[in-house]
Amino acid sequence: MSTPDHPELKPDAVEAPDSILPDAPPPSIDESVDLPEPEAHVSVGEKLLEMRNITLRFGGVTALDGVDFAINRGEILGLIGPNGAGKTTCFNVMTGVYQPTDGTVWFDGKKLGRRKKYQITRLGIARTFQNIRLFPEMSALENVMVGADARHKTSVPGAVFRLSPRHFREEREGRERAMELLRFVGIADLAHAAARNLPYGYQRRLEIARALATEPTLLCLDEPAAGFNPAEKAELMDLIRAIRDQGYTVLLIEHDMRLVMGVTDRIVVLEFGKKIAEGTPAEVRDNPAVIAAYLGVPEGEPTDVA
Ligand SMILES: Nc1ncnc2c1ncn2[C@@H]1O[C@H](COP(=O)(O)OP(=O)(O)OP(=O)(O)O)[C@@H](O)[C@H]1O
Repeated sequence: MSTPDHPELKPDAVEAPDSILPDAPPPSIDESVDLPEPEAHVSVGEKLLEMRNITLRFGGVTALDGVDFAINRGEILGLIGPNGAGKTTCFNVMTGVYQPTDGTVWFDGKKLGRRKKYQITRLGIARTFQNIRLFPEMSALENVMVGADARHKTSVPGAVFRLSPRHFREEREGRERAMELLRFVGIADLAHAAARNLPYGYQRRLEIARALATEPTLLCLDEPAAGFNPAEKAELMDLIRAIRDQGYTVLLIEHDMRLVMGVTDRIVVLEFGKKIAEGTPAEVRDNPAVIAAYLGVPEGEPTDVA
């Protein structure tokens, strides 16, 4: 099966949120499922990931400009800001898609340096994408198994003895773990349907299950509520909390303020590539710089209201 080091097997963006299974029941999470305990050197409450003075330029565009913030182990951190503020670029720097022009990212006590995407996955950072990226022809279960493969390196003897009893046992265990994840996110009843045929909300949850299959310490969710109605957003909040309650640390990019304010412990706000605020949801909501960034400042008014 594929791994992130096989570029020919990159997942496709699943385009239209249409479905041939419109009558699937609304997903309902199963909190009785015990996920593997995330591993990390730092303790709960300590800095798990730290962006230190990160600058990233694309030609003349400064996408990130001296950004500093930390994500503490065990928290749900929101990353918000108007369109083009640099949120997705932060994810891309944390996951090895881009190298910063300046600054350093630390994760679990190590510099990320020039590690490749699959090495960062193995360190314990997983993400979902703004535009869903699944293997559309594979079943939901197989998509999750691909996630697990991305974490577990196949050794040379393992590859040679692919048909050994051990291989079959590992395959069966991987399948069982993948089913557990589908149960956890509430979509196990469609485990064998092709990803492209799943209802849109199921596809979003499948992406989360696949990211969890890499056994991350830090899970980064990029606009997971995009296209959701209020009921689906409420269910998503329950899922995010359940993920945190299993010991995972969550970084959430989301435009829906009600969701962000309702589910996060702290929020970092970016505007034009700079951090303009950081604090609890209540602190951020009342911060004049944040209000100005979102509502626009009337002409002639001072903009340095932070
Ligand atoms: N590969 C790239 N090449 C050139 N410019 C880029 C690239 N990626 C991002 N940018 C620019 O960097 C800035 C930050 O973009 P980014 O996608 O991180 O913003 P965002 O806060 O995630 O926005 P949105 O909420 O609209 O998704 C934008 O000006 C964007 O046009």
